[in-house]
Parts: sequence; C-alpha cells; structure tokens
Amino acid sequence: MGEVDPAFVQDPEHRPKLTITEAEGIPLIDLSVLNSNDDREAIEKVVREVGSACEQWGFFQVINHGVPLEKRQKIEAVSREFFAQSLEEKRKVRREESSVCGYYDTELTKNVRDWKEVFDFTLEDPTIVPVSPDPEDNSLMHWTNKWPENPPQLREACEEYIREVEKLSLKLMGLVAQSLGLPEKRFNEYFKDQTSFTRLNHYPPCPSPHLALGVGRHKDGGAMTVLAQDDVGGLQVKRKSDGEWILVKPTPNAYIVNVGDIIQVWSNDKYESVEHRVMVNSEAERFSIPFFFNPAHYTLVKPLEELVSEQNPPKFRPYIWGKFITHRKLSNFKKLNVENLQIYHFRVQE
Ligand SMILES: O=C(O)CCC(=O)C(=O)O
Ligand SMILES: [Fe+2]
Repeated sequence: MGEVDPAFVQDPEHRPKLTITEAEGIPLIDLSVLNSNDDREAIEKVVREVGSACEQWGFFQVINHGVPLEKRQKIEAVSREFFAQSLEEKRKVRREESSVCGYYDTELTKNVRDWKEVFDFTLEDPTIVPVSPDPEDNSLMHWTNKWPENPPQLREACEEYIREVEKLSLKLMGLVAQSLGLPEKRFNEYFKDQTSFTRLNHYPPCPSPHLALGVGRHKDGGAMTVLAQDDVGGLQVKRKSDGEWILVKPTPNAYIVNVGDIIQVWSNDKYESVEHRVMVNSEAERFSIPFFFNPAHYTLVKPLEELVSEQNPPKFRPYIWGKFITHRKLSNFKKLNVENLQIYHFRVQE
C-alpha cells in the first residue's frame, strides 16, 4: 500500500469503494435542435428532457451543444502543457487569498485536502466581489486573472473557450427556465456582472485511491456547472433514489451539466443540487474543466416569486450571493473549525 499525507485521508465513511456500481447513468440529451431553431415541438421535447433530468438526477450530459471542438481541444492541450511544468514554474501564478485566480495545489473540501492541482480564471476581468462575508462590511474588491508566461497560447485558448461555454450555459439556463414554466430569458439579468469562472483541474495518479479523493463530496454553490471531462473517468454522482455513488462514464466531447445550489433555491426545491465527488486512481492522471456559471455578486438569491404560492411557500430565506461566495472561498483556502456555509443554513424551518 502506498502512503499519502494524512491531510488527504478521508474519514472511513467517505472513502470510495473501488468496485464501481454499474448503472444506466445520468441522462444524455441531444441539443442539435437548438441550432436549427424554430422546431417548437422538438424544442419542447428537449425542455421536458432537461426538466426531468434536473428533477431526477440534478445532472445530465449534452451532445451537439454548439461548443466548437477545436476550441475545446485547444484548451485541453494547453492545460496539459501547463500542469506538466515544474512546481516552481506553476507557482509563479500562484493564487492568493485575496483572489480566486491562478494556480493552487492545496484546496480543501470539507477540511480534507483534495488530490489535485488547479488553475482558475474568471470570465469577467476584473470580477467584482465583496471583500468579506461580514454583512456590515460593504467594501468591494477585484479578482483579476493571472496569466502564466508558459505555455504562451494559454491565455488566448482560455479566453476563447470561456466565451463559448458561457453561450452554452445561457442556452442551458434558457431550457431550465422553460422547464419551470418561465420565459426563456428569465435568468439572463442575473448574469450581467457575473462572477463565473473556469477551472483547469489536474488529478495526478494517487498511490492510495481508496483513502483519498480528487475532490471530496460537495455540492456546487453557484447556479450551474458545465464540465468537460477527459476519457479517464472518476466523477461520481450521488443517486437521489438510493444514495448510491454512480460513476459518470465519459462520453467523448459531451458536457456534463449540473444544477447548482442557486437553481435549487430559485426553483424552491423543485430541482436539487446533488452531491458529487471525484475518485482518483493509481495509474492514470485525469484532466477536467468545469465552468462555474455564477450570477453577479449583488444578486439576492431567493425562491422566484412566480414559483411560490400559499400552497408552496418559500423554502429559503434570501441571501446575497457575493457574501456566500466569499465565505466559501475562505473555507476552501484554510482549515476552519466551523462547517462550510451551505444553503440549508438559509432553509426556512417548517
Ligand atoms: O473533475 C470533475 O469531474 C468534477 C470537479 C468538481 O466537481 C468541481 O470542481 O466542483
Ligand atoms: Fe463540483
């Protein structure tokens, strides 16, 4: 048995089983009708597929999604080149406490270290966010991207790619909106001064895949995540029906889409943000690229008025997204003695 630093070791109940549960897996949705527009019937079918995937799984995959393959291949190639460099080189763009942007290899999920290294960059540059989670403190600051010198094409590949996944994410939010009986563009206003970012993930081979995780179990705090994974596999989703961890089998060039906490709140629990995690393995390294589609920092997140009624009263108290994100960032950065902030902290007691 190999040895890993105890900081990476998961509590026994959270360690992965190395035998995989084979299951049908999350729904695969073909988005080609969105490119040929105007076939209302076909679009409505896709809307229904998205709605039932959000309800049953909180996760789905999409194909024929409109992101040019060449843009995806370009960012995948620069990501490999970036992580193949020495630690010294990568640490030249090291992320600091005051920003999410740059390279980082000591992220914590629920106070246990993840077996991975990452490079984060935002869509808006600069991105405006609150300085602190303290509700009394109204001061704001900027996150600015930190581009490495090498590989030299990294910046262009990242900037081009993130605009393409943003377009796809807006289309997906349009489908989610329609599936909730709302106008297609209902959510667009929240993304005007968005705090979205993309992460390049590298999971090196791990000597103890039964003890550590690439990313520990968590829910995504933003609105929606749109993820490109390579052909290695390792992402597991907690199946709502029985709590079993189900492997998301790689589908070439597909995107994996999941409901984040904010959609759960907006939909007043109709759609749920589902727990997921990443297993590592002892032989193959793995790369993935999630895009976290997040609203403006000043967004007051609460169940949408159109979706609540006397029979279905709001299940969450309103909270400010920027305050939530700064709280989360602090806990991912250093080991805290308090639990991570979660949306259930805003749940209305029944
Ligand atoms: O690498 C993956 O497949 C998923 C990563 C993830 O869940 C996250 O970064 O939030
Ligand atoms: Fe995630």
